[in-house]
Amino acid sequence: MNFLKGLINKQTSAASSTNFIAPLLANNPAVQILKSDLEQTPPTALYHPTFISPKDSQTIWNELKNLQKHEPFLANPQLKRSIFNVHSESQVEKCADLYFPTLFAYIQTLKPFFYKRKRPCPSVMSLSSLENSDYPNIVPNTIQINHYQDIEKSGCPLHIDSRGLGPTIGMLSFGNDATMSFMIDPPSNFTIEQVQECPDEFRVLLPNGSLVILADDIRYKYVHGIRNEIQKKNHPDHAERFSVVFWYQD
Ligand SMILES: O=C(O)CCC(=O)C(=O)O
Ligand SMILES: [Fe+2]
Repeated sequence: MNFLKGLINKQTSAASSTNFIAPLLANNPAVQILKSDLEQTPPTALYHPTFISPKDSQTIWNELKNLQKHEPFLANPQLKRSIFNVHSESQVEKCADLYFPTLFAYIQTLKPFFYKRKRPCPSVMSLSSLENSDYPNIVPNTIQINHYQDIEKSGCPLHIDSRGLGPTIGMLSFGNDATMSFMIDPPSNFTIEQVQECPDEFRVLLPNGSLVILADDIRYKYVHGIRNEIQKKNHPDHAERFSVVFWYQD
């Protein structure tokens, strides 16, 4: 199976790790840099399949389940997905204190990858240069929590996150594995069948505790989504998943 096509497996040697990734990620051999097909641009995505330990992932799962008990998730019955949004710095802090301190502690460690839209630097930067530059270091102030009741039946249509959400997207996954599809933004007159047969699609497995960060080209020129027809249950009895998506909005 042509799984993980399009990924460069950047096993982090001591020499490359400090240049490429945040110190938190530096010594973990599982770190991979997602490579776009745009050969002329530096990698603008980071993929870490084991970013959060199974123990902390379980703690965060419990935090999210508790959040779901107390706050309204907006249901989308067609997609069998429900969504909870947190829209400002003060709400993020409030929710983090009340419901998800462990989750937020992880999100805070990723601030080197978030920055304001008006930055005095080139429009395309690799995540490594972002991480090492003086411009970033902003804690995400917008969080969306997606709950998929059954990953084989629930989906997230292929899309590009709205530009207003800022240049970096962080995504954490909990529970059942999901497979995220990426493809160059297809022309608007493409039918869904044509889109689904797109030869340039590449897929990334998002297991429990995994992290993906998208910026610049892969964030703006590729669509991404969770196509329910290619998802697999991990366990016979349930196939539930949460994804936590976060941005910094000016
Ligand atoms: O569930 C996911 O992993 C992706 C969700 C997503 O792309 C979004 O909410 O914008
Ligand atoms: Fe998205």
